Amino acid sequence: MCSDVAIVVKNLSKSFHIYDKPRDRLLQMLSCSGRKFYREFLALRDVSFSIEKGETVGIVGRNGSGKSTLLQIICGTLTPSAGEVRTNGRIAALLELGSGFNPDFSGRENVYMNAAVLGLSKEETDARFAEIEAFAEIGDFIDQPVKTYSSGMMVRLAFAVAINVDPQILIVDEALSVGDELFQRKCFARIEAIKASGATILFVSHAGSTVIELCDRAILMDGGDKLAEGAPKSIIGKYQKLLYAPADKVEAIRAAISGDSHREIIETDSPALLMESKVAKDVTPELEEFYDPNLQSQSVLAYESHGVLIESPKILNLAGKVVNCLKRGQTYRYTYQVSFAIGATGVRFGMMIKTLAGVELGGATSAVSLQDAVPYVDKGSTMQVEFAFQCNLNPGTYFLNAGVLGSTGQGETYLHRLLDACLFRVLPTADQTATGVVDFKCVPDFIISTN
Ligand SMILES: Nc1ncnc2c1ncn2[C@@H]1O[C@H](COP(=O)(O)OP(=O)(O)OP(=O)(O)O)[C@@H](O)[C@H]1O
Repeated sequence: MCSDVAIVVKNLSKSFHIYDKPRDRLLQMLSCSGRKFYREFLALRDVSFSIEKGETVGIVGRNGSGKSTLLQIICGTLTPSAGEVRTNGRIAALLELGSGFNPDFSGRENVYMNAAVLGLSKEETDARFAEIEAFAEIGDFIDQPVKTYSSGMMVRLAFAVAINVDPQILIVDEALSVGDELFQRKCFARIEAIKASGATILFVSHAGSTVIELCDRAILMDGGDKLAEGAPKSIIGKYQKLLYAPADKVEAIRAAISGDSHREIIETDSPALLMESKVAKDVTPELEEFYDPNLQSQSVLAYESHGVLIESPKILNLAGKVVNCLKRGQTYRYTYQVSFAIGATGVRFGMMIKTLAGVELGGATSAVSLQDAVPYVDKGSTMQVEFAFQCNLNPGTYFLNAGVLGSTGQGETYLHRLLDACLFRVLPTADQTATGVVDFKCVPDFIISTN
C-alpha cells in the first residue's frame, strides 16, 4: 500500500442473509442438506475507492444505501463477503451509538477500555483523561454505569474519547446528529482541528451543508452501489436530485448519475475541472415542480376550534395545479378554506413557513391591525384564503402553518390554527450557488489588486 494512502477499498461486496421467519434461521442452523432457508441481500456491490492521507471524505446516500455497512467493514466490526479493505494508521471510530461501550461499566471504565482498544496504554489514557472528561461535560455521570446515560451523554463521551486519542484516521457515522447544537459545534471545531493536523477523516452525513463545508471529496452510495464520487458540491447536488426525485424518475436519474461517473469525470474544485463538472450536471435531468402524494405532513397539530375550521391547506403553482415539490425562485399560492359555524368580527388570516427543526422563516398576516381586518364574517360563511409567496428557499423540506384570528365576543384569539398544516420540498437545481436555508440572491463579485 502506497504510504500516501490511508484507506483502500477494493471490489467490496457484502451480502446479508435474510430470513423471512425466525424458524428459518433455526432450520438453517440444523440443515445438513445444503438447502438455503434464507434470501441473499446485497448491501454493498463491488465498491472501490481510495482515500489519501489527510483527506476528509463524506459519504452520502439515501436510507439503506449501504453507508453504515461500508464504515463498519472499514473499521473491522463487520467482515466483507468479497473484496478487501486496507487501512494505514490508527483508526478511531464513532459508529452506532454506544456500540463501543459496555453498558454495565461506568463512563470512566469505558473510557479506559475504549482507549485501550484504540491502542493507548493506561499511562497514556491517564494523561488524557482530564481532557476527555472536560470535553464530554457529563459531570458526575462519568462514574455512573453507561446504561443510565441519555443518548446525548453517550455520544458526548464516545466523541470525547475518539478525538482525544490522536487518531490518524477518524471515522464518524452520523453520531453527531444526536448531540445538542452547542456540542455539535464543539465537535465540528475539533474535527476541523483534527483535519488541520493532517489526519484522514471519513464520515457519513445526511446534512449536505456539513459535507460541503468539511469535506475535500464526497462519495454517493445508492442501493449498495457507489454511484459517484467527486467534489462535495457536485455530489450533494446529485444526492439531493436522487432524494427528491418522484418515484417514476428515480431510475433515470440514477442511470444519469452513474453514467456520469462511468465516464470517469473525476470532479475537483479546481476551476479548470469545474467546467467538466458542469457538463456532468447538465446530463442529469432538471426536475420540474410536481405533487408527491407520499409527501404528507405527519405532524399536523390543530388548535381547538372556536366555531371556525381551516380545511384543505395546499400549495398551487401559477397554473393552479397542486404541487408540493417546488422550484427555487418561483411564485406559488398557499391556499386554505375557512368555514365559519359562528359569526366572527375582526377576522385576519395568517401563514408561516418553518424549517424541519421548527425555526420560523417567514410568513404574513392578511391585515396589519384590527382596523384592516375583515370587520364581520357571517355564520355559515366559507372563505377561500390565499397567500402568494416567492419560494426563496434553498433545497430542503419545509412546513407551513395556517391560522385565523378574530373575535366571537371574548376578545381576539385564534379562532382556529393548524401547525405543520402542509409539507413541501424545494427541489435542487444544477446551477445553485446559494448556500444555507434562504436564497438571498447574493451576487458574488471580486477585484484582484496586485502590487
Ligand atoms: N445485519 C443485517 N442483516 C440484514 N440486512 C442488513 C443488516 N445490516 C444492514 N442491512 C441492510 O443493508 C442495507 C444497507 O444498510 P446500511 O445500514 O448500511 O444503510 P445506510 O446507508 O447506512 O442507511 P441509513 O441512512 O438508513 O442509516 C439496508 O437495506 C439494511 O436493511
